[in-house]
Amino acid sequence: MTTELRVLQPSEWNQWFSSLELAFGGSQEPAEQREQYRSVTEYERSIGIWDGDDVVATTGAFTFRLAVPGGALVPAAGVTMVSVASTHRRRGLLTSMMRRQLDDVRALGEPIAVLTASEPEIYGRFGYGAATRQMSLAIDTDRVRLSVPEGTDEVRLRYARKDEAVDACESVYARLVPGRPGTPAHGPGWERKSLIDPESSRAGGSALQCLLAERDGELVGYTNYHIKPDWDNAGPKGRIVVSDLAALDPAAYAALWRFLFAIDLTSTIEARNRPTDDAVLHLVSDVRRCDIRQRDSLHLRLVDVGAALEARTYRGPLDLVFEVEDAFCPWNAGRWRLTADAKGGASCKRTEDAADLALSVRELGTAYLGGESLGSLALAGRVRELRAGAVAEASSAFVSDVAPWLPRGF
Ligand SMILES: CC(=O)SCCNC(=O)CCNC(=O)[C@H](O)C(C)(C)COP(=O)(O)OP(=O)(O)OC[C@H]1O[C@@H](n2cnc3c(N)ncnc32)[C@H](O)[C@@H]1OP(=O)(O)O
Repeated sequence: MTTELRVLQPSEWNQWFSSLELAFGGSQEPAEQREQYRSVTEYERSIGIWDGDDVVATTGAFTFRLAVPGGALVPAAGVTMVSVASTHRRRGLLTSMMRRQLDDVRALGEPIAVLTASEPEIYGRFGYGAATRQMSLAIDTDRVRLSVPEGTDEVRLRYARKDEAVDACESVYARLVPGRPGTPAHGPGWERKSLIDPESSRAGGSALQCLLAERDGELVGYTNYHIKPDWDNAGPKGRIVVSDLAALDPAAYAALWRFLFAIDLTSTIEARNRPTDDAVLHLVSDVRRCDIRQRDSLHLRLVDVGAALEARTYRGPLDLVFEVEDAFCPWNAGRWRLTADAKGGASCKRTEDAADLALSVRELGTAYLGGESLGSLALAGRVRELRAGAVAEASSAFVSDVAPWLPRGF
């Protein structure tokens, strides 16, 4: 088999994207979604593999800045659109694209790369670790009550047209980015994505409904949701499917949930992607009737261990030497001394000193955003303690106060 790996040309986008769709089963993305993907494609960062005239593999990267513990926005490659044609699988094509892509990311000086995986097993071998989780809820609103904080009544709610909602949602999102590790700050073209609402994706639900929360005329939150009506002999049992909900303060947040709880003819609120520390868990009267589930979400790779570990803050002082194993990106392998001062500012430099902990770059990626504990990875045998007490020191220093979360897929 002779294949050619090269960068995508704009004139080839349709063929390239159709090949991706085929690798995912052959269903076509709705036109509006396809157009949005085309508009955000960064051609110089998009790769294809050709076998003759056929595109047989694809991938690309978006230029993001990712929020990390402490609030810094770190340059990050948002890896996307990974596919290999069924005719060409398990011959190393993905591996060759990952090789090229990580070399490119390094050359661009981006310390981290992130992705959401179609299957969690694929990317560990390339050094990605599952760094954030998402929580899904299905709240039985016939049985569960909501308590709201003071000030909730002062929040005004109103429906918005989609074009007005686009800017409003984006402005709230942008203000929340630094406070939530795992959230990408992205450039123009992304604001429309979460409001794209093709009929084919509604599964019998309404068009997307957009609601804004305001206080004294200032925007303080929003939610976007579909309603799926349903009836049985006993009466209505519609579902509200929340696609997005965010607010700038607790009262606005509670006001949005209270609105959803009170929508007539419905008995369930379903939210598929919420942070694991979502405040709504403390507003409801009965968490057992919320059908809480969790799964992996953002997978993260440290492309430059030193720069990535220096970019975030830590809880309290720290002085530890890590022995890092990284077979796929050997420039990271070896010993690193990570020191942090009482305010959390950090330095991470090469050292020849004896190591306190040994782990692979994948485990560092898993723990990097502070949502997964190094202590728990050590209990699984995936972090080795070489000096007594080192796991506990590292584990508590890496934890983030806020659960890392990817609010919107890419
Ligand atoms: C960020 C994103 O876009 S996620 C989307 C990923 N894409 C998809 O899921 C679409 C459908 N699947 C595919 O297109 C392909 O099967 C891919 C991209 C997942 C894998 O491509 P391939 O070219 O077959 O991978 P490649 O041959 O380089 O495999 C490398 C290794 O990964 C393993 N591997 C590949 N795919 C999988 C998988 N789905 N599950 C588990 N292991 C896998 C291979 O067995 C191989 O292991 P080895 O090194 O021990 O032999």
